[in-house]
Amino acid sequence: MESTDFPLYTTFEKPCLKITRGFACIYFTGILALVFYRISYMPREDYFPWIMVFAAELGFAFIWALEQAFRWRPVTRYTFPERLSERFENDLPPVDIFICTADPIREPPMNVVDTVLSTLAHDYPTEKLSCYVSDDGGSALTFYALFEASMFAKIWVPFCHKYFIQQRCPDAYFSESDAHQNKSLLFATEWEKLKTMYEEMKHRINSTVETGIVPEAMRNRHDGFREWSSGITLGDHHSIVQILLEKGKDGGVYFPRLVYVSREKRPGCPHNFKAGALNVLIRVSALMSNAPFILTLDCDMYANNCKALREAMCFLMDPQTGHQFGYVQFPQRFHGITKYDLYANHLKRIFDIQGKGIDGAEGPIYVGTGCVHRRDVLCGSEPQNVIKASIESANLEVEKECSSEILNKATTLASCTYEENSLWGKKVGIMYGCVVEDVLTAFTIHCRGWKSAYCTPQRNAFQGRAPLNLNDTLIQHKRLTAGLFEIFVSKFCPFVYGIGRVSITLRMCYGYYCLWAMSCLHILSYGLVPALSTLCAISVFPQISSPWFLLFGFLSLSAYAYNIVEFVMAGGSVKSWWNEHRMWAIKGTSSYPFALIQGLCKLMGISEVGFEVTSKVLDSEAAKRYKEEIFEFGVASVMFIPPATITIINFISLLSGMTQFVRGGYPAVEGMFVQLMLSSFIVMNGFPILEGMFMRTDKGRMPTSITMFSIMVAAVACSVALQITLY
Ligand SMILES: O=c1ccn([C@@H]2O[C@H](COP(=O)(O)OP(=O)(O)O[C@H]3O[C@H](CO)[C@@H](O)[C@H](O)[C@H]3O)[C@@H](O)[C@H]2O)c(=O)[nH]1
Ligand SMILES: [Mn+2]
Repeated sequence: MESTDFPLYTTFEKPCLKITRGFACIYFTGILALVFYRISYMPREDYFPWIMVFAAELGFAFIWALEQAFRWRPVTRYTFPERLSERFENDLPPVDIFICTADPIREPPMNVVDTVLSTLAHDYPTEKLSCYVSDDGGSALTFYALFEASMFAKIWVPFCHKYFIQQRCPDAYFSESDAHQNKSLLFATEWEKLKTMYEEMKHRINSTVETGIVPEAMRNRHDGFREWSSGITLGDHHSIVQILLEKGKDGGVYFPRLVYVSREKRPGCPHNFKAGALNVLIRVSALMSNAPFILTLDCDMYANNCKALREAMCFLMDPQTGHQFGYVQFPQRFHGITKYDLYANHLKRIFDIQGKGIDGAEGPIYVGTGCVHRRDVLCGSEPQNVIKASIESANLEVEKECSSEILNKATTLASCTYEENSLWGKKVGIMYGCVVEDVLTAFTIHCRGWKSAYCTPQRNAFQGRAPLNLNDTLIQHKRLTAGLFEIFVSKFCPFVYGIGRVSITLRMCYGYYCLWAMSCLHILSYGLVPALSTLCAISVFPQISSPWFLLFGFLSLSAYAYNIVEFVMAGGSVKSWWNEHRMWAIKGTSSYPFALIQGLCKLMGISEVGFEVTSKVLDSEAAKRYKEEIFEFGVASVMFIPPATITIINFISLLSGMTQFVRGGYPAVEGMFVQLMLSSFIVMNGFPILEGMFMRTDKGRMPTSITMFSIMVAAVACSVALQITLY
């Protein structure tokens, strides 16, 4: 093999596949035995709870079966960036970077600035980078912050290149305590100067955001501020495209281009949330730089590894197989999360376990951020037949300076009528009609025959912020789940769409996620029915003395053991698994059912599913509790009611079990043993909820209204159950 033909990456299958597949077979036999038991031992009387529990078990079994798709062939990939440099250093392709922001309050402009700077300073030929920021908030504050960033970039970018800085997000870099130690005097002086400049800029931006008004003196420094002279409101404004940093050569250094885009918004004109924003950027960038590759980032995700783009190119430019990859996805990584990850926001299962599993099929799902696409792929092309975007101007000369004529054209491309009667959002660009535009887009890309690659460099490529309290986490997952449900009930439902075009494994993986909303049915049923049955002295599980008891023991314990081992092998701890499990239960009884209701409402045309932007800020007391890993309830959110109610009901059923034991001795509870175990487990796992309701006094405790309401619902549920059995 010529050295130029060496692959730029390799793929390893996870070892022990025989063991995991063998276990799956045994477990499957166990499930069949359970079905046999449930059917043949169905009671004559009081069979309703039995059927409910059976149905729930079938639900769990189905999800389990889908989950095997992730376990079938997990792979890990390694890249060779040195080979890439050797072969392609001078031919690295241009990349357009898209950054989305939507709200200067929930998404502080300073975060956007850090994200932008971290990418402008990327270790990649500077003249090949262009960065486009989409501001759906249409905010002068964000524009101002970016204007500051553009000036700071002129010093920051050369500094990073000159000293080969690894951490190119200034905020993260300057908080590294040892960055300037043991370095030359020259470096130390420059470092000091830059740090001061950065702190001053940060102070200016934050105080401007606080007052909400950009100072007159600043507004005179860039023509772009004039766009805001005619009173702009969030949902009603013209399109704004402004160039903040021109790609020119400045004192021997090239700068990447930085462009601010705020698309037109008009009342009554659907803007399709983030998908709409990205499609505008696809068009505007086609006009200005038209790079063949596009990196999408959220404003809360900075580049943590300055070689991330090179890592991605190792797949996309691989001489043998590169042409088949439509995109390269990096796992979403988060910083600032507490040690045991109280709210399971690392999404470890998704990104460290399932991500590798799906990579063994056609490849990972696009998750909206930290992903490098081929432009052609986003423009609807197929691997065999790469078509150009349907933008008349795409063939404009690329390197030319952005004249006012180009800017004018760009504002037209960002207008809200541009997409009327076009294929945008249907065949071209990011797909519309679903709040998880990313998953839907990924699925259609896979179905067009593209593969994708999962790139997991040692040093996290991109790092972002996760929600910092329970309510935000639940709302975020509600949106995600509702979006996935939208896919499930659309024509792109993975159980019916793409047959013959993608592997069954891949469709199972997508199907697994799309069923999150539905899975609340069996989670709720398992959380409620056995507990209520205990209360009514009805047994829905075998007695300890029965051999069938062993079957239940095997099915539950081995599934848990498998889960824990998988989690720990992916680098988690047992305690964070326990937290993850709790969050699974809470989401399953809160985010999922609410998402299901929302999804059904949309189906019936009652209401739309909205994109609620998650907040990335926290007050100081709450921040303290967060650090101590104490659950944050605080707000009176309906999201808390179902998990709180279920925990209370299980607690009551435990008490009732104990009373029955005291009154009737062991025989009275013999048939209830599994139910009591299950209830104890639910109460143990949900203990922070009970604590929040009955034992805490701080501001983060469960609001009294929610506690009262949950107690009421629990009381009603218990008495209804008792009434039914009495008659
Ligand atoms: O109308 C909108 C709404 C949102 N956004 C941007 O979308 C991004 C994601 O929003 P965020 O509130 O941070 O949601 P997350 O729950 O963090 O988003 C996850 O889920 C989304 C939907 O699947 C993906 O698009 C994201 O990349 C992924 O991080 C942010 O940069 C927003 O600025 C817009 O540009 N316009
Ligand atoms: Mn986010």
